[in-house]
Amino acid sequence: MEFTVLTIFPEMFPPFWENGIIRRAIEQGIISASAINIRDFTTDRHRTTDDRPYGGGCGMVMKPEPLADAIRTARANAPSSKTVLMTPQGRPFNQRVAEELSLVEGLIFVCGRYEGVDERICRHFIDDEISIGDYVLTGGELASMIIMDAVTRLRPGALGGEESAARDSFSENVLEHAHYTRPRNFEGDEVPDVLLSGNHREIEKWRLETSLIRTFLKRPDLLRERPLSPHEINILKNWCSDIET
Ligand SMILES: O=C(NCc1ccc(CNCc2ncc[nH]2)cc1)c1csc2nc[nH]c(=O)c12
Repeated sequence: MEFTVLTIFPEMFPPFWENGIIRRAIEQGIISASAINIRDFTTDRHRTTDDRPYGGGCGMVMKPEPLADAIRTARANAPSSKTVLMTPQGRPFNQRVAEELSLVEGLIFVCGRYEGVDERICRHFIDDEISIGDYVLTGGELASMIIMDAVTRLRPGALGGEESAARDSFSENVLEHAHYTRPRNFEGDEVPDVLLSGNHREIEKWRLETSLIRTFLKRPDLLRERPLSPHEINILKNWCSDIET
């Protein structure tokens, strides 16, 4: 999987690529990553990448020529890549989109600044438009890192053995159970006995129940995305009746 980022702030990216699972995935050849400075594709003395909007109004718009030349270069270097424009107007990013993107050969991220990019770029050079949420950022760079992060961990081999198992248990619609590690008693708060029992059936039962209950309490919206099984409904009923008594 090849990541290419088009940005006017390429220096934001090496620190992101030099740590943790991303760094290991690069070292193992699972992914490759590079940043292209859009400013290198300007032709004027001031290396201008933005200009005032036609129709007036505040803010600046990213010029189409430097972006088009940068995208052409990126595509020449990574031919079977999908060109993704990072924009507040894009389709909302989520785990399903991460899984979809993790299957392509390469991704070219166009990171806008200012008020956005010239519409001719959106019309003729972009394959997909993605937003990472309904809040306004100062640019698309952090959004592209979030996508690279979520997509990398889905690539085969990116997560070590134990982590990948953990990932498999992650089903989209429930929050994870509580996690504990040593010491057993931390400032007077003890780890639940069941987790020390070595009884894996009971431990799995406790983990499923606590996942369901904390999803019900913190993110009931997730539970509406798929029907609860009779067993799961029972767990919630028992828990509710326990708190009623
Ligand atoms: O480039 C990005 N943002 C920079 C930016 C900021 C403002 C405007 C112009 N105003 C738009 C607006 N919409 C609602 C209110 N104001 C355009 C572009 C960006 C890329 S992905 C993403 N995902 C979530 N949020 C984001 O901002 C982004």
